Amino acid sequence: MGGIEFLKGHGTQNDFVLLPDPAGRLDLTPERVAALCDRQRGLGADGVLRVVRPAALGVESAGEWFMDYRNADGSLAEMCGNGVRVFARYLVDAGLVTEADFALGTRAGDRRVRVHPDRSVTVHMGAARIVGSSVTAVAGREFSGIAVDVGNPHLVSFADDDVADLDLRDQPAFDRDVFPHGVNLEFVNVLDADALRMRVYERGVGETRACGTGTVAAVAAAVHLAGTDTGSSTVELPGGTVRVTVEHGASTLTGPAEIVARGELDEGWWAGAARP
Ligand SMILES: N[C@H](CCC[C@H](N)C(=O)O)C(=O)O
Repeated sequence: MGGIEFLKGHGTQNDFVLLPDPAGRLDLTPERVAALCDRQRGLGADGVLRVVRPAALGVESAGEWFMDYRNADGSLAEMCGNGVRVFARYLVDAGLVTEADFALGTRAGDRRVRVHPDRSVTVHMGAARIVGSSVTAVAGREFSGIAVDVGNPHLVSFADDDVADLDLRDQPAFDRDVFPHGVNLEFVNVLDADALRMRVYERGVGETRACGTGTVAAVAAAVHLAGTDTGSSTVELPGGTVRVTVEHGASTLTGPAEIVARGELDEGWWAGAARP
């Protein structure tokens, strides 16, 4: 068997290793995902996107391809908004899809994407549901947040002072009774009626430079606070800027998607990475 092909890509500097694996043959253990994402002993990434046929995983999808997303710690997540943009960019560049507008499968269900001529991508992200409220604490400072379900769990906290000053080196505290499977934590400044600034501490990763589902959660929470259920906003992140629209039961995320490199994993490294 030839070497194991990989690609490296990012969406607003939320970076991923892509593994083309149509038949789902790779034994993608949590240990191998964590090793691939390790920025010293592996390639380094916030997550892994396995490119696989839905049938190979035994799942139904209107799309020909399924995004098998894993967090950097090896854990599964239902959905990854920046990842879908990079995944769609890869499928078009590799000639694996011929349309610019197509559906693909994710653990949160099918998502439609449109790859634009300027190489940006729009993802139809589905409903962003306000599901309650809770609290979090960063370096001992408490925030109250709005819980939003974007297929994966989020807690969006609005801050008055600049979120750039928050110390997000450690996992902020959160209520495990409210979020038994963990939660992605967004910290947001409102810049204008249609502009937010955000930082994020991601479940299964840590602080990332961007989180696509997190930007949808942040705009949905801002729109909810404004007393309505439709709106749109740019969201400025450390890794770049995206545009989000939300309406009742639907949302879209538009932003850049880059493929950085392609290569082959060393067979010996891959074999050794399976072990904890
Ligand atoms: N860490 C997230 C998954 C990745 C989300 C993020 N990278 C995005 O772009 O949406 C979770 O465990 O739900």
